[in-house]
Parts: sequence; C-alpha cells; structure tokens
Amino acid sequence: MGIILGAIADDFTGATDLCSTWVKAGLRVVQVIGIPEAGQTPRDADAVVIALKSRTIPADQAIAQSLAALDWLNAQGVRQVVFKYCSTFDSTAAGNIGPVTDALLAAMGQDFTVVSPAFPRNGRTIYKGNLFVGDLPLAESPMKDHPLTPMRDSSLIRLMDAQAQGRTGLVPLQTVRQGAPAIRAAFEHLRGEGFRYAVPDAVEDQDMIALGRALDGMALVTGGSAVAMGLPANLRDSGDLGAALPSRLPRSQGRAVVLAGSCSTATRAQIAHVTPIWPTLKLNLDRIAAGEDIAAEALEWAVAQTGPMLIYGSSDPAEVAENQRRHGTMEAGEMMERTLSTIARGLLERGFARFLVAGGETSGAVISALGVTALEIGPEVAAGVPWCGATVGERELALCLKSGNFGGPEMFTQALEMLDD
Ligand SMILES: Nc1ncnc2c1ncn2[C@@H]1O[C@H](COP(=O)(O)OP(=O)(O)O)[C@@H](O)[C@H]1O
Ligand SMILES: O=C(O)[C@@H](O)C(=O)COP(=O)(O)O
Repeated sequence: MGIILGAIADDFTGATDLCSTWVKAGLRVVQVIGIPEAGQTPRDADAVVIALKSRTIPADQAIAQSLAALDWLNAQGVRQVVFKYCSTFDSTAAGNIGPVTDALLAAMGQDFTVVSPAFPRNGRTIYKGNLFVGDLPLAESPMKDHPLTPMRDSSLIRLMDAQAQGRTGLVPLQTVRQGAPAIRAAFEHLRGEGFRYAVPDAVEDQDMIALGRALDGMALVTGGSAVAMGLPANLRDSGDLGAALPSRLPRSQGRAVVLAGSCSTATRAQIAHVTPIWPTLKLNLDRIAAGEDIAAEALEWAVAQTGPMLIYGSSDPAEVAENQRRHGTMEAGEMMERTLSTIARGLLERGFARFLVAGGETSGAVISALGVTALEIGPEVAAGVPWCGATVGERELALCLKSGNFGGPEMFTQALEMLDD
C-alpha cells in the first residue's frame, strides 16, 4: 500500500510521541533520525516520522531541513504531512513554528492549515485560543523558565502573529463540539476571510478526534501529537491501511543509564525520586566550560557503579539562569548536550545498552552520538513516552526518549522495571 502519512518533527522526543500515537491507532510507523537518503524507503510502513533537531536552530536552517524532509516524504507519495511541534508550543522569539509552517505551506502550494498543540491527556488544552498546561496558562506554567524556549505568552493567536506571515483565526470550542462538518465549515469561513491558520479550541480527547475527522484531506496539518490522533481513522475508512503489527518491548541486554539534560519541573521531580535509591552524578557546567574532561570522569564513575544510574546536568531555573549568564544561553545548552552525548557514546562502548534520555534537545544530541538512524516504537512508559528499539552495528539498544515535561515522578524506575527480564 505504501507510505500514506508523513511527519516532520522538530525534536526527537516529539517524534517518538507522535509515532506512539499512531502505533496506538494501529498504524505501522517508522521513525527515522534525520532525512533519509533519496532511494531509502522503509518497508511495510503506513507512516514515516522524520525526527529533526530544528526547534531552536536559526529559522533559515529549520526551514531548509524541513523542506528537505518534505521533499523526501513527497517522493514516497505521502498524502498528508504533519509538522509536529511541542504541545507547549516551544519556540524561540524568532520562530521556528511560524516560519517553518509558512515554508511548508508554500512548498505544498497550500494557503491554509491548522495550528493545534493541544494534548488533553497530558493537560495541554486550548480555550479561546489560549494554551493551558494543567491548570495554568502557558505563560504562568514552568515553561516560562525553559532554558532555550521560555514561553511568556499563552495566546496562540498572538504567538503565531509574531512568528508567521499570515493571519490566525480561532475555531471556538462551541464549534468544535458540533463535530467535524462544523469544524470544516469554520475552516472554510476563515480561509474565505483571508486567514492562513486556524487555532481550534480543544479540551478533551473527543475534541481531538472530531478535529482529526475535520482534517481529512488537509495537505498540511501542524501541532502536537494529539492532532494526529484522529487521522488514521480517515485512512481506515478509505481502506488504505495494512494490518497493524503489535508493538513489542525492545530486546536489549546490557546495563542501563538515565541521562538527563531537561531542566523541567517534571524531570527534576523524577531526578529527586531516584536520588536516594540510585547512584547519581551531577555534571557541573562551570567545569565543562573550563575545559575539564568531565565526560572521562563520568565514564570512570559509571563503570564503577552497579545497577541503574543517573547522570544529569539538569538544574533549577536559578542555576540555569546563572549558567546562561556566565556562559551564554545557547552555549550553555550545547556544552551540556555535548558532554551528555560524549558520555552516552562512551557508555555504549562500555556495554551499556539501555538508555533513557530526558529532554528533547538532549535526546537529539545523544541519539545522534549513539549512531542511531531509525527507531522501532514499542509500548509506552507514560503518555507520549514509548520504549523504542534500535540497532547500532550488531547491538540491539533499548531507548526511551522522554519529553522534559512528561511522566510522573516515578517514571525512571517504572521505565527500567518494564525491561527487567
Ligand atoms: N545546568 C544547566 N544549565 C544550563 N543549561 C542546561 C543545564 N542542564 C541542561 N541544560 C540545557 O537545557 C536544555 C534542555 O532542553 P531539552 O533537552 O529539550 O529539555 P526539555 O525536554 O525539558 O525541553 C538543553 O539544551 C540542555 O543542555
Ligand atoms: O508535544 C510534546 O509535548 C512533546 O512531544 C515534545 O515535543 C517534547 O519536547 P521536549 O519537552 O522538549 O522534550
């Protein structure tokens, strides 16, 4: 039948989140790391998700990478493309969600799309065009202190106005609740009025399902993983899907480590949970910046430990702000990502085979350093966080890429217990 759905994800945790959504909906999904070679086509896949690390890079580079990913997806003959970004609309002041959306629309010859980061199951809801994280508006949530993409406005309409070229209109909850035909009519109305993007309100999964129905035939869809929830049903109706394969836990033997670069409230709670029960090592950014070989020190420490362990850079907002003041915002982030990546590579060489990586940017850096090119999506540890399998050389690895914001406090231990054999 061939690949029907394609997605371009702006980070690696976001890509696995989307893959997991589609696997649960019965699609056969392949996640590829970066843009595959021109002639390289995954077999037996209904959907391919291309994981980029384009969330915080300069907008022109994010556009170029996204357009190259689109070219590859088009060559596979996909019918619909999802541009997957974060359910908390993580973006820098300069973009990249707006500029990439505009570039994809132009390249696809389209003039209208949806903007829907809502993810009700993880507490991301949209009401009157404002994004909420749990009980708090986005700008009052811990996302206001994100190291690279601090979110200081909750209005998706204003955020899009600031980033994108066209106008953004609202599809209110009352309309969404009337179902797919009413949502479609609202899209047509907005489009007729010259709007280029529609933000539909959504507070429950049923809103996402109705929205998914209304998106049947829309060439480009943009948003979080939940916007893609309803899309497989459209394909199933048309009889275009192959038989679903059961997802399975990765078969990997080897030692386990959690590598955390996320500084989110959720990740810091997960770190606090394992600190009394696991060996833990915190990396010091000042020492990294001073050129000390922190990675070598960490590797020596890791091989001397027994059982699962945690190596992390994560700090609270005050320490992150101080590090950024001393070393620069992007520089501090990159130094920590580089160090965690070097450690990951060293651990792989020392027989570690189970890696849980906390943080989207961090996962991008670590997975690339491990030489992983594709992921097989397995069962979920928490909503949006699946275990994944990957082959590197002759080795089978188990990888869990955890979005900074996802998972309860016990998630690290729960994840590794799932693999115990
Ligand atoms: N102590 C620290 N000081 C400054 N930046 C840090 C520190 N620890 C980690 N970082 C950086 O913060 C960023 C966290 O982003 P990310 O990995 O995407 O996490 P999340 O999934 O929570 O968004 C990374 O670039 C990481 O290197
Ligand atoms: O949509 C989401 O929240 C996630 O899929 C996501 O994009 C994760 O990004 P990070 O929080 O930076 O890991």
